[in-house]
Amino acid sequence: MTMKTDILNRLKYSLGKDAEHASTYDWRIALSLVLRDQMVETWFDATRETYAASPKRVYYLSMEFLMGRLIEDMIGNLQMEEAVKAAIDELGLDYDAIVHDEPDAALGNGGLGRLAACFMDSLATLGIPAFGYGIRYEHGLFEQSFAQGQQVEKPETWLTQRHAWEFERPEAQYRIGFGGHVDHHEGKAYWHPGEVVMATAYDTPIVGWKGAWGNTLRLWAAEPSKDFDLESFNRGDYLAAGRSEALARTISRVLYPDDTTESGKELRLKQEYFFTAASLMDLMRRYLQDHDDIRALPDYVAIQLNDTHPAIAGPELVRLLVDDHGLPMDEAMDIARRCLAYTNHTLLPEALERWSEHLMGRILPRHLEIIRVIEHAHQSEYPGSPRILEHGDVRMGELAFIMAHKVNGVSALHTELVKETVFADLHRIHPTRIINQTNGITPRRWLHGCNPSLRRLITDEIGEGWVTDLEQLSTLKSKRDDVGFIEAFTASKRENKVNLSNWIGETMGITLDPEAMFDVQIKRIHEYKRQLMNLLETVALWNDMRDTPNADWTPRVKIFGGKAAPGYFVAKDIIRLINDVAGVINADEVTGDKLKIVYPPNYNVTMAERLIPAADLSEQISTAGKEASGTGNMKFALNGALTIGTLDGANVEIREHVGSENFFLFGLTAQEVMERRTHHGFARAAIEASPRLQRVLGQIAEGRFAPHDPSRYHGLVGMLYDHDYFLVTCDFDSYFDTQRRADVAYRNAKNWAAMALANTASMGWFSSDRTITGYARDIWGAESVTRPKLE
Ligand SMILES: CCc1ccc([C@H](C)CC(=O)N[C@@H]2O[C@H](CO)[C@@H](O)[C@H](O)[C@H]2O)cc1
Repeated sequence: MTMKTDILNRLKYSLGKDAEHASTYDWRIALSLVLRDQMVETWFDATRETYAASPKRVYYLSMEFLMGRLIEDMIGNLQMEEAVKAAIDELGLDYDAIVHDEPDAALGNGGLGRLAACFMDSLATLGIPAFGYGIRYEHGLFEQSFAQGQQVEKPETWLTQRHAWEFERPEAQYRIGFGGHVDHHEGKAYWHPGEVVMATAYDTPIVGWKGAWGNTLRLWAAEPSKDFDLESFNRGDYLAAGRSEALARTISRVLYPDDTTESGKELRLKQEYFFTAASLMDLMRRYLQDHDDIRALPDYVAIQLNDTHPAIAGPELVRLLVDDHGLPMDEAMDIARRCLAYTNHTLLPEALERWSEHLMGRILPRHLEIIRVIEHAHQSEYPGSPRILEHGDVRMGELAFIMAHKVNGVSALHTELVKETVFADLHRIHPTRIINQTNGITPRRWLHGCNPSLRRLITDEIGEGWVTDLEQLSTLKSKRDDVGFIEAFTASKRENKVNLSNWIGETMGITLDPEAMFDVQIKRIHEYKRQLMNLLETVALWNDMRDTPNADWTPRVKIFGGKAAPGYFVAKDIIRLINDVAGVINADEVTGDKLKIVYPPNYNVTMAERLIPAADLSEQISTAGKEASGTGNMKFALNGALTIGTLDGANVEIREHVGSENFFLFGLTAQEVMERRTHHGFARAAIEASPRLQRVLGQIAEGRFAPHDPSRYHGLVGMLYDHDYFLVTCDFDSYFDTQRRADVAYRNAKNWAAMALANTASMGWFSSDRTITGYARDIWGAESVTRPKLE
């Protein structure tokens, strides 16, 4: 049976459509179902092999999985691109339209969620038996649009259409309790929840490269525990009839859109407990299928907590071991600790979760009891050590740390800062517990998938081994003086820039010059990521261009992308300012095509796949010490963009790998940042010392970019003068000068291409395969069931 016939059969028998009446959506679903059929074989084989080998399994618990679109990933990993494109051609259809008809699975905010998705691809490609556990949100991250330059949020609706990749698992259903009270009889505790919801599993197969192995992403949906309230209905009280159902479904209704500030909302805590408890019950059931000694659990189960969001897993696992399996408390705590490990992704104080004891006691009374026991045990063993319970709060970072056998940071610099700041005291008590695992990205999506022209060039040159052994890219270093190769490399970038220019033209009606330097900053909008500093530099450049329009300027396109948390008003102000400045500069005849600002709304994984291959310059300009790692930085460098950045997060390691001569470094170091903050009035001093910055701030403050509302940005500018916590003022001049260095470098196309190639060729280490190999070796003690023993 050919691919074409398979698709037509699925169209007919699964969608009840014939080719004549089929929509793009129908064709896309039909194709997806055909691909899913292929995956199921691999998936079943892997599951069977796992049960046969009974190896250690990895369980990755995350509130977020930012998967994006899956169709091209499946086509790539199953090596079916040619066959699919041929069938689509034969059917006279548009491949690009079909694969882009799939909505992003936007079940995440940013870095943390996307990292989890990259990890799932690497776990499957490395053949490590693993489950990803999360929540099947009905609504993922909100859809962003702009109204008069201001961000507007609309509910995301990925599930209003058929989700082709998932399998509902009604047999995997668990009762999740909340509230109620705890009785104690003869030393045993009995929790009587006041409310119960059902957690139902939905499985998405995750197949690795070449379909060598398949793992499962199991997402939980909340459903009512009791049936429809017919009585109320018959009484005509329809709202009451639907109340318990609506309440239950609320738990998996929507992703919280905050990515740095903990909400402290009761529903968020219920979401965290809901998926964590369902996941632990599920993995425990699976374990007890093959094993009857609960004490051996740590030999077969490794649980990774993706930040503190699933940290309730510590007390929950102890509860299951003590209340359900009758183990003594201290033994239960020890077994739990040997299963659990915790990854910290941020140092921002406002992002460290703390739940009020009151709320915890009301929602999870038994868990609060157990947290007190954990606290008491740790205090008695280490008197004076940091407390979990403090000022009426339950500190989830301390709980996760104390209940984990390993804690890791996500870049070398971040891990050092974790040891020196947030967990300094606990580090002193447990000096070997904190280790580093620098983040990585999957080269399948972030090179093979999103950059076909570069993929082809590399594969033609060195074969396809790089896809699963990215360090092989380093052999390309020898090509820096190969004129032919450099030309092809440059042509690939240009092709991507032309494609992007066409897309921007079609979607935003803005014409871009592919010759210009494409300077891209795409990430969540946050003050520490300093999109504002990028914009101030842009206005300063604009001023200089207007002052001397006939000078030999390097044309530049500034591309911004990113969402602000709905309640983060400073970030929303920054978005508005970017759009207001874009409106003025893009209409300016004096600077014309020399400078353009583009801010496409609704930045997501699919847009990143469009923008990154077309970038010349990657903006990684966070205040040093604030960006735990960054992963966008890795994606840009892998796709041949040069980085302008600070010594922050993984920028430090990227610069070490690509060479300082191939990286535009600027700004204060993390140490210098801390030191500069001690200087009173450091911002005013910096502004006084920079006429260029003064001029720009003056223009913004007087309403140059909002003539109808001149005081619109008084707050934002005032904040820079008086509360420049992220030192935009102090790094501005060095940032501006470094941008001018980039201008000059870009004019030497041959040399720029050589530097870009050095980046691509040096990014092998930043594959998430290397990262996962590190977790498996240093934290989980897990092995691949298929591939040879991991090095
Ligand atoms: C409680 C609200 C909340 C939600 C999400 C988060 C995440 C930890 C924020 C996040 O995505 N952090 C990013 O994680 C990436 C993956 O490790 C890093 O590369 C980024 O530097 C870090 O900002 C914090 C607080």
